[in-house]
Amino acid sequence: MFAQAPLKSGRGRWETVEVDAILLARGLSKSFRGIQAVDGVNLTVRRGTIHALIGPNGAGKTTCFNLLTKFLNPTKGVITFNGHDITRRSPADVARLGLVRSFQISAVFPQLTVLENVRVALQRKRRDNFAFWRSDRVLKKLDGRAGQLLEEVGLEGQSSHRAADLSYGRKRALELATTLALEPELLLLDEPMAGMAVEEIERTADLIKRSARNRTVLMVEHNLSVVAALSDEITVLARGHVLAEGSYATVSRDERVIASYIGSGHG
Ligand SMILES: Nc1ncnc2c1ncn2[C@@H]1O[C@H](COP(=O)(O)OP(=O)(O)OP(=O)(O)O)[C@@H](O)[C@H]1O
Repeated sequence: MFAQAPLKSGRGRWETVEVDAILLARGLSKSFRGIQAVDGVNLTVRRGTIHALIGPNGAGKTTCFNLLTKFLNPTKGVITFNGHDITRRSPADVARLGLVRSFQISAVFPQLTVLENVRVALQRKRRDNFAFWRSDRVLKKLDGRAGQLLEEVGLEGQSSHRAADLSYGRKRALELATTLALEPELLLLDEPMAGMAVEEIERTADLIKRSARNRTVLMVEHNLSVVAALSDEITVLARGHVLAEGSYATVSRDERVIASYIGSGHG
């Protein structure tokens, strides 16, 4: 599928191009009182891929991610999602369009059970979230879909457990299920492996791979073995700029990428 997207040509003119892209950023910039955190970033996320945003500390990954998920407004630049200009849209607006962020903002209610959490998320999708405590009958109808989602994230055996009693890794799996309940076309993951024990990392990586089967994933991730194992495409940022792009094999051999990681003390 192709999307219409505005693209600024080398001569500074805006043109409309046809690319197989779900998300495009052009000339994306953000400064914080004189600090240029993101500076003229062009990003093309191809539909159906797992795309990772990496780079040494302070490279601008988080800022870029916050711009793309609309948690921050850019100083300059344009973002399009499926051909819609979302540069000035709210996070809730873009979530309705199908661009949903997980692992940080997803609402997981600790006192509710795993199943109840997913039901509430499904209710949110239906936009009748304030009715969830009223009609048990309506909620039961959602159980079929909730069951599928729990199976997708490997929580089918824990549906009656309280969310608060889950391990950290399983809580994140639940967060993912509540995010998938919103039916994202583009799933944005902010450091999905952060704080995970080694044995949870592999399981979560599998989960992401499974979740990516019928959607597109864009993630910021520090764990380079996970990035290598999961990503089809990688964008390396350094000092707010795009330093390199391509497969893991390509970017990991790039001299500038190696130098930027060594220079930052990442090794
Ligand atoms: N709210 C802010 N106010 C001022 N400066 C900021 C703000 N957010 C980020 N910066 C600066 O912008 C630059 C990029 O930061 P950012 O957090 O986006 O990088 P990062 O690649 O995510 O880094 P890390 O890997 O360490 O999380 C840094 O110099 C940072 O200090």
